[in-house]
Amino acid sequence: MDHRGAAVKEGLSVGVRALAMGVMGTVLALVAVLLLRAATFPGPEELQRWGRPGASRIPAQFSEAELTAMKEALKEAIRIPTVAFSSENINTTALTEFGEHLRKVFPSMFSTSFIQHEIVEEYSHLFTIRGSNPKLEPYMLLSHMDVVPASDDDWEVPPFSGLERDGFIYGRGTLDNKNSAMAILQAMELLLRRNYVPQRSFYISLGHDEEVSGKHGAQKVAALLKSRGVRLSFIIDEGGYIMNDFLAGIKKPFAVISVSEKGSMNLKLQVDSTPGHSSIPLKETSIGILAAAISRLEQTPMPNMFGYGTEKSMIEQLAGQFGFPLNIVFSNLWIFGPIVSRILEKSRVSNAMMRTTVALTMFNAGIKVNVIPPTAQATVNIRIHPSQTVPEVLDIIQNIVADDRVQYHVLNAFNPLPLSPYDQEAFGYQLLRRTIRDVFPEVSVVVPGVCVGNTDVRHYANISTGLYRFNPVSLSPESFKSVHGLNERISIQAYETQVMFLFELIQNADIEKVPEPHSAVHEL
Ligand SMILES: CCCCCCCC/C=C\CCCCCCCC(=O)N[C@@H](CCCCN)C(=O)O
Ligand SMILES: [Zn+2]
Ligand SMILES: [Zn+2]
Repeated sequence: MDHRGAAVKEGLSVGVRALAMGVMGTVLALVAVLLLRAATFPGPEELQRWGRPGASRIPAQFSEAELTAMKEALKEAIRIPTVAFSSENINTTALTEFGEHLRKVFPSMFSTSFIQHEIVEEYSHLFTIRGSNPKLEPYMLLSHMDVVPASDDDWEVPPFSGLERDGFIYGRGTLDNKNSAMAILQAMELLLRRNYVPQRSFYISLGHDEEVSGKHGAQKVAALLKSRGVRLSFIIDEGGYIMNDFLAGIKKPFAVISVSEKGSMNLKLQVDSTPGHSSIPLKETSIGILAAAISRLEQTPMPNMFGYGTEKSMIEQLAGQFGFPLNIVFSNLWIFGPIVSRILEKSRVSNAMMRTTVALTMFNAGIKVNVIPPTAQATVNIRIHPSQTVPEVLDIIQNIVADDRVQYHVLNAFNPLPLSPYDQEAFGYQLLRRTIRDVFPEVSVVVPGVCVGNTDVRHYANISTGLYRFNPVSLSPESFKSVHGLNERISIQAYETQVMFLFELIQNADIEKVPEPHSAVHEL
């Protein structure tokens, strides 16, 4: 996926300024009425008790030796080139080496009596951590070990060097997603060394082919658990972050927990027409007909679905972070929704959150310069908004192309993932939210979002309804671009914080249900 965080900020900056001027008059007229509502924007959040009933909490304090060891373990993981080029071509030697590395740096994970380790489909790892209270429904921490390719060209340091420079560890996988694979195991390893025994059972699963499908890793692990009758309370995977400096008008970082992800369709379009000698061309060729068809697709945006997915909740919950008058505008979408959605269209990321997108990614035709080819083919990669389905989108596409000479072949497709709950009782969501508040006090608000890319957690939809995508990592637009891009890196401090987050989250999960809120005054 192409992450363009900077474009978000840039596009929204222009839009936000235009909006501020354009609606000022309307806003002032409404202000007297609306100020009353504005006064109810997020005030001090009520404190809630999370933790381990009947057991003392283990403080997230790590020695210098532990901090050094965790850093070196990540560097070594980055040096192992677990590249997935395609479903058929994954560096399996490196995956085996990665498994050996895990055994070396996390020995307690492989030797503790209440932890079972299994290898699934030769390279994926599944840890079952048996908690002391079987009444608590288990959960899962999920990540993947495979990475997308990276060539040495244009990187400041070789992508598989794991080099440390200016407080950062560089390399492919430092953000996507070896940081998570290592941090999850690291946090649990540190807890085990402090004699921690969980109350709630949980699973840790590391897939080996997320970047090419997850069909052999995550899908097989999910099938194995289903065959054992396992149901999971929630699962946490990659695909949401702490967004730093992403939206013009919001200075403080905010956290996005993706509660859904878009569907996907790879669609081949084909045109067959009469071949022949290029010296006596026909009026139209297969190439020309197909090029016109896919150009129409590119030029015709799919419908704007603002208000039918999570993006509306996201904006409403972010509203209080904007200054006046934008806070009024963004929290009154019942009147300003159409204008706001037009603004959001201006940036690539927020546009992708609001509508199905169509990207033209492959085009094949012709074999020789003086031969008119009989066939032209193009493949488009479509990401489907959570409120639409594969057949609906296919229908819209055929209407846009509107040419009977074009044939359609769906290469593969799946519908968007259902929305996972994010209400006050949603245990997984509230657990994340609470732990974010504890570990990232600078975060102003936690909001639900939709993941525009696909993640391994989608394969678990038949054993859990609580699928959450959140990496406890603070991303700037610049670092967002480095995922699948150049100079991917993580600061050592960010990695330590990620380990600390998981260390806290695992302990916070040892509670039966979302605690009753206590008033802030009472807690103080
Ligand atoms: C108003 C601005 C707020 C921005 C909020 C952004 C929230 C985060 C949303 C999306 C993050 C995208 C990163 C997700 C990781 C994607 C992983 C990936 O690349 N997956 C591949 C899987 C390919 C499988 C083979 N078909 C993909 O989607 O292509
Ligand atoms: Zn990933
Ligand atoms: Zn990726």
